[in-house]
Amino acid sequence: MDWQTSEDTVPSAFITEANRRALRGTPPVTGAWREGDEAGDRLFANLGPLELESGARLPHVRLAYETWGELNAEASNAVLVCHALTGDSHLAGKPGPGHPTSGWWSGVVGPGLAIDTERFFVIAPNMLGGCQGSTGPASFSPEGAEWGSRFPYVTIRDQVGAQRLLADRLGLERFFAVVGGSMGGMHAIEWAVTHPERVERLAVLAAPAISSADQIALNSVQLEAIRMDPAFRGGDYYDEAEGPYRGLALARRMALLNYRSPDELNERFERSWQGVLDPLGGGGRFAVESYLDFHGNKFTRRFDANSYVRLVEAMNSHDVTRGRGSLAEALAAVTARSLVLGIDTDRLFPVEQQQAIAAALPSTIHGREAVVVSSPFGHDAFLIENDLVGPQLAALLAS
Ligand SMILES: CC(=O)SCCNC(=O)CCNC(=O)[C@H](O)C(C)(C)COP(=O)(O)OP(=O)(O)OC[C@H]1O[C@@H](n2cnc3c(N)ncnc32)[C@H](O)[C@@H]1OP(=O)(O)O
Ligand SMILES: N[C@@H](CCO)C(=O)O
Repeated sequence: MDWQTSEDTVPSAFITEANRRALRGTPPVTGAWREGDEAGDRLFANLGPLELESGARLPHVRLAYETWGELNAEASNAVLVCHALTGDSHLAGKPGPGHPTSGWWSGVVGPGLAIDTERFFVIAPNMLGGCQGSTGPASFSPEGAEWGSRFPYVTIRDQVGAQRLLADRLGLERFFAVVGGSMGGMHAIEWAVTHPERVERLAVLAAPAISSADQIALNSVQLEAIRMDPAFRGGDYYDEAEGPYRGLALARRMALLNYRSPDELNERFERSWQGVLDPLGGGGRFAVESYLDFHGNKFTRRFDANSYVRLVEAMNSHDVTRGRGSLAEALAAVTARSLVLGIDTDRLFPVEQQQAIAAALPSTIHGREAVVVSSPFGHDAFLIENDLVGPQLAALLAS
């Protein structure tokens, strides 16, 4: 069974056995992974049970995480970085043989960079519900088979709850900063509201305080694309020869449209045609279609459909005001010095949402304003525009 492999390319050989086992998130009931076991540069912490907001209970939670730099004697230099929807714990490379040389934020995290690993102890966990080593739907339940459809609904607050268990386990009482972009920004702001005494500085990049109806609508069509794939089988496909690759790839294509800006797509691809005949004759496809196909298929080789569903549902759950009054009342709890950053072309989480956060926070380093970065790249600019995002983070960390 090879549920990670897309229908049309790349064989499964690139998925190492260690990675496959890590993706399954084997808890101690099977004894396959022990505390501190490593796969590549990842570490794993078995954190015991977690009560969820819904009232359900996960009998065992394991988080994969990675670290850079050294924790100082006072444990006062820890920076928590929370990844976005389809990210993972691998922020950056490490020096020396046998280590990967880069990660998804290696222009921002590293020696001498904005989040300077010569000064800070940086920690990045893979979120609860994910598929890059942390407990998620592809993990084994106590019955010894993948959770699949039985994996419970988790919220942003539940995911922060799991990260808190990890921080407790590692003796990280207080973070010098908690930083997150996109879905990671949802985690970061929840950290600062739920545990204000543990967050000295907060950076929320391209994220909202509340997932809006528009965002939930965009998410709902992606979820439906997965659920209507016959290979999804309600989420119980792990023992089948084929996984729901088509549905997952379609969801990713839809998502990518929210991540990039119309101007970028128009200028980059124009009406370019890839094929022997022109667009009126068929026999090929538009370059932009090829781009979406490429990213859709590539995604199925690294992500589990059930995780995608549960993580998107978690984003839908995001409402920092739930049970806390107005936005101003909810954010009044925050004591951290804060940076709120938006991107002018972000059509997923538009800058109005970051301005609303900044206006309601007691203390940002720019008064009650969000920093607005100008970029053609849309939402994904927080992953691409290191020269614009890095200095803002450096200023927060220097404050
Ligand atoms: C933490 C997180 O948020 S998740 C981790 C990072 N995110 C991801 O990996 C998600 C998927 N990728 C992305 O979102 C983007 O690639 C980013 C944000 C990481 C980087 O953006 P960019 O540098 O602008 O990359 P871009 O979107 O142009 O993709 C480049 C790829 O598209 C391919 N491509 C470009 N045009 C076409 C086309 N017409 N047809 C087919 N493929 C194409 C390129 O060959 C390249 O392939 P490669 O990935 O094998 O090198
Ligand atoms: N490219 C990012 C966008 C979501 O923030 C991801 O895939 O996670």
